Amino acid sequence: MLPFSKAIAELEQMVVKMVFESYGVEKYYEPHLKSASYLSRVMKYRRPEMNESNMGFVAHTDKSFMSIIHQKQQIDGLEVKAKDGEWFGVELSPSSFVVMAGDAILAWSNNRIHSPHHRVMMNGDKDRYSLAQFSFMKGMVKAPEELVDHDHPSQFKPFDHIEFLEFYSRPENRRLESAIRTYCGI
Ligand SMILES: O=C(O)CCC(=O)C(=O)O
Ligand SMILES: [Fe+2]
Repeated sequence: MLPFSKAIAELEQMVVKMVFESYGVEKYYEPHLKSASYLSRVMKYRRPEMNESNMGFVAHTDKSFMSIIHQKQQIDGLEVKAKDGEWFGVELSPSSFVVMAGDAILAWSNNRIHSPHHRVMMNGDKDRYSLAQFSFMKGMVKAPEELVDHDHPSQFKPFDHIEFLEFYSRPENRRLESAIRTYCGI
């Protein structure tokens, strides 16, 4: 792993550890870590030409467990949809990293951690560069039993993360409002 990717993976692991601790399920953190893998992607969003849409990346939820996003310079464009349906722009300083919950942590947390829709809108006249790192689990993702009880009945069946990615990669599933709910929601 490149040093920069390694540093971002460590940041992700720290956040995941804090999440596990906050739910009192830290005993699952080490096994989780062992089955985590990471994918990094650098994105260039070209500035829109005249009469071209300023949509850089259509609204979607990440299919990862968690994603870390970093943008070069201060060319903003990332927008996140709040639970009330309002979109808000994310202003990032050069040293900021965004932690985005993916669909796998939504299912893992038994619906406690929302994986928000987000998109990229290009508003200025400059190209935008960003770097995103996605974490995926090798094997099954399942909510810890501590997060399932009478008041919080199970909302997702255990699922294989890689098989879920295959499901999402099929053209007929790309536009689902929530691929994870269609795939393994109860
Ligand atoms: O470039 C960004 O700020 C976001 C990228 C993104 O949402 C993604 O790659 O899934
Ligand atoms: Fe995304």
